Amino acid sequence: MRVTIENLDAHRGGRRIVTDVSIAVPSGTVLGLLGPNGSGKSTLLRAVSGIDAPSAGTVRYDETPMTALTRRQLAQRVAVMAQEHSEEFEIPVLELVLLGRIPHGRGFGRDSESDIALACDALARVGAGHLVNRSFSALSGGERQRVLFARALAQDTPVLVLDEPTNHLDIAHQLELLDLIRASDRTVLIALHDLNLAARSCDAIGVLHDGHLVAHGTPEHILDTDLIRSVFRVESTVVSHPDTRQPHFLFDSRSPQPAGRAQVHPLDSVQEGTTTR
Ligand SMILES: Nc1ncnc2c1ncn2[C@@H]1O[C@H](COP(=O)(O)OP(=O)(O)OP(=O)(O)O)[C@@H](O)[C@H]1O
Repeated sequence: MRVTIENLDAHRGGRRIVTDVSIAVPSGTVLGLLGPNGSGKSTLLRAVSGIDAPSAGTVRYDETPMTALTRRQLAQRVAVMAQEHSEEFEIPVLELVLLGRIPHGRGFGRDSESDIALACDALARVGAGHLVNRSFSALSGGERQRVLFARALAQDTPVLVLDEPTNHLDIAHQLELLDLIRASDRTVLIALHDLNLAARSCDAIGVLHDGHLVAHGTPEHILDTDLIRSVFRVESTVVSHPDTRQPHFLFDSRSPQPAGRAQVHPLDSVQEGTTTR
């Protein structure tokens, strides 16, 4: 399913946070959103997934505007893994993952055997099968992230919106989660902070700076030392991975350059179905 964002503005706390963002995510591709703290990544993802209504602009799932979908129809299209979550309550892991099946259910009846099998399969895929009978509130940060990702997978939607899903994960679990995302064949919008993981795992990168989309394209095309300096104010050296040729950044120091919004790359588009890996 293709996700198209057109001229989107989003406000939070009475302030415009995201300004005039247009970006298309072709079906089955992974768009990584990068940007400094406070640049608007979460705000954009919340607007795209319908958690907060955009203040201007349109989001389409294939040809259908988000505004034409009921909550249930939207939840059948997009599963969200938010950055902050309030699931501190004592709920067994299996029940939490089964919440992902609600958009597909007929009401508040008993969970079907196939729903339970799907939930268990999702937990197994994220390496959390052994946690099935534990209480969510008693899990570590990384275990919680994996269970929440399992819930998103169990929702079985064509689109995943993931806000820093690798938080708290050790490097092996970060790679595992990103590889699962790649293998899922879904359309994915994912906010990440690790530029090297983003370059490795995303078909396209969108860079937000001060709420504006300042670069969009394949990692190889847009990620370079000028962009890193302009947007993140960090001096870096880029090397090419000896096997994959993907850009890999070595970070040197904070840049003395004063802050100012980058406008470093003309936006280019990523065609449906094309990947660079
Ligand atoms: N509920 C809110 N009320 C007021 N301002 C908010 C609210 N949520 C976010 N903001 C502000 O909006 C701006 C963008 O926040 P957002 O969380 O979208 O950034 P981000 O790029 O996801 O940041 P990070 O990398 O730190 O997670 C920040 O200045 C933040 O303080």
